[in-house]
Amino acid sequence: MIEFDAVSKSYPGGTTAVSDFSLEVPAHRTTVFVGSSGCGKTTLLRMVNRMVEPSAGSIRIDGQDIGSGSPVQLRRSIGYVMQNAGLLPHFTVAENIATVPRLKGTSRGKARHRALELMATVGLDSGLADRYPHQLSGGQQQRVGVARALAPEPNILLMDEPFGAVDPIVRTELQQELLRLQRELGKTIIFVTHDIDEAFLLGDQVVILSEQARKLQVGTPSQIIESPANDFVASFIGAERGQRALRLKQTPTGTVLVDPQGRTQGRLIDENDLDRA
Ligand SMILES: Nc1ncnc2c1ncn2[C@@H]1O[C@H](COP(=O)(O)OP(=O)(O)OP(=O)(O)O)[C@@H](O)[C@H]1O
Repeated sequence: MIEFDAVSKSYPGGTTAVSDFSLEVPAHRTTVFVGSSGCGKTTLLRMVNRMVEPSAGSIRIDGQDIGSGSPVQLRRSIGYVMQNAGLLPHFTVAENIATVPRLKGTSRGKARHRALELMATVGLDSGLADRYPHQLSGGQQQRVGVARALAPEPNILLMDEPFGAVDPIVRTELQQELLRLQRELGKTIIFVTHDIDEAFLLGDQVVILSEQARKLQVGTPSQIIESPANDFVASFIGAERGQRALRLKQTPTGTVLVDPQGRTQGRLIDENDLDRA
């Protein structure tokens, strides 16, 4: 579990990015921070691996204050995936993935072997191992970014808008891959996005933030959709404009649910029927 305890961050120059933020992030689940640009999401994320130091408050991982150890050690034990993948341009795919294991002293052969395994894990053909990042598509680069983050076998994965720069089809593919990976690996993930649909798709726990990382609502997607905390949240999640409203439509074979665009989304069945099925 990761605990934020009354954490604040003011940058030199006077911007308060985060003000008095507390939260419990459960282990082996995906927590999504969602909010508009500048609300402090990235700052929150980077404080977990000490790329940013808090001005006040503390962060604990499994009960241990992260401020007491070495930041380099901490950073190498936490996976970090950023937008645009952040790959080293003069390193091949396999070398990029093996960066942290190599820094930790793993032999070249072993690190390459592990890199190839990880490529399979994230759905990359091993034939791409010796390519350079510019020879890959945006989606492939993001997969390499995820494989690199997984290489040191971290318990924690921090993901900062990792699918923000790819087209919608690839984005959907990557989201589904992440859901699959998470079912297999059960990491403690903090995922940052400004896209509420992405948050609801990926998050076990969703944290809706406003400026200075003020928490507007924390809950499961179902809890938030069923009872938005206030009008702002209702508007942010699109409830107000009826975007999430489904209506019933009778068909010759039973009742179906139809979205505002007229697309059938599912069939309405009795819970008793479900039990019998
Ligand atoms: N290194 C920095 N120095 C000064 N101000 C900063 C720095 N990094 C971020 N800020 C400011 O802190 C606030 C929060 O920024 P942050 O990047 O955490 O927000 P965000 O929610 O991740 O935004 P985005 O979605 O646009 O990436 C913003 O006002 C930003 O300008």
